[in-house]
Amino acid sequence: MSNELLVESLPLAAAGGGPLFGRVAFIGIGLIGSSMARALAKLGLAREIVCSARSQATCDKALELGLVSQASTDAGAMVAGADLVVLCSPVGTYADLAARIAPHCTPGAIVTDVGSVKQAVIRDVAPHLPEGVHLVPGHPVAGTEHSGPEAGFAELFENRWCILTPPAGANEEAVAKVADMWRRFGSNVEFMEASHHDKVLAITSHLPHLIAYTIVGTATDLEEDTKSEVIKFSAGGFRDFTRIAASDPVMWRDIFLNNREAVLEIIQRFNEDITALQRAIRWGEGDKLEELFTRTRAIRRGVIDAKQA
Ligand SMILES: NC(=O)c1ccc[n+]([C@@H]2O[C@H](COP(=O)([O-])OP(=O)(O)OC[C@H]3O[C@@H](n4cnc5c(N)ncnc54)[C@H](O)[C@@H]3O)[C@@H](O)[C@H]2O)c1
Ligand SMILES: O=C(O)C(=O)C[C@]1(C(=O)O)C=C[C@@H](O)C=C1
Repeated sequence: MSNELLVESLPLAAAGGGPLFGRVAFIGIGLIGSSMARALAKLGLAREIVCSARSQATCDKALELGLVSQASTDAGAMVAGADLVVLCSPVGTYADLAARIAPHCTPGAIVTDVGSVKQAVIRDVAPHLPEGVHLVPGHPVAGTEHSGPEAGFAELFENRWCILTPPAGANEEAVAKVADMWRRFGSNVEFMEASHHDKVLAITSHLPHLIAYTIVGTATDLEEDTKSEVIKFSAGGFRDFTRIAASDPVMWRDIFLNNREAVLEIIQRFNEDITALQRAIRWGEGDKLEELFTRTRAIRRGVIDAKQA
């Protein structure tokens, strides 16, 4: 299947240089893949953008939106001839996809990804790739609670972090090219060891999602009359949790199953801290509560200052 829409609308040269890539193949084209496709097209960074998705309906949608010039459920056919392959599906699909695309990858091609965990990506993808195909794992720390190709937008990555976790001995040119792409999307690029990434994200992203899923789950398990009051009066804090708890269930299932150790460690610490708070409330230890809330308020101010700096 093909579509000339996007190809014709691609600028001939990127600002400050020509396209970074020839053919870019997205495997999975939901919120993140479609945002990247839009950013590549907007900035003229690719000569050709194609995609593969699990269902024909998603392929058709990507063509209809003008995100790609070709789309197929056959991932191997889409990566053939690509100099950049971007895995943009839930991380639990990576091992199978890597096995399927590996025989079709062009020598010298770069395979990157956007998965929210990084050790599992290296574990699941690297063993399948032939010599001379370069793996550069990445994670844009940017997103929304929405899914699918319609949900993406080119500006999603502006002023956000993108963490790259190249394994030891990764091809330097490939790493520099992927970093360049993210910088051109407006992201701040940071390099990390995959294991460190997984520990940091367990606290900054995975635990908050787990807490949101739990709170909203607890509310939905309340008796019917209380539940309707919760929905009716939900404002402020609870409302913010419902946004996060509306995130894609399959994506988050895969994140927790693939960052098991770091998440379990952080849940353990969280449980200890919540037990200490429970105790302080039971024994009326207001000074303990106030001391903690004063410290956390300072953290929030630090986060805002860091964002504005
Ligand atoms: N949503 C976020 O906030 C966010 C942020 C950063 C990174 N990520 C990571 O990005 C990846 C994609 O997330 P998203 O939010 O774009 O998801 P999404 O649900 O919007 O899109 C997922 C895409 O993957 C495709 N897909 C699913 N299973 C597949 C399979 N077996 N083979 C081929 N394609 C398949 C779907 O058809 C869809 O096109 C995930 O690994 C996630 O961890 C998500
Ligand atoms: O803003 C949101 O909706 C998000 O949850 C985005 C968020 C995050 O936790 O910050 C979620 C998962 C990703 O891996 C990266 C970003």
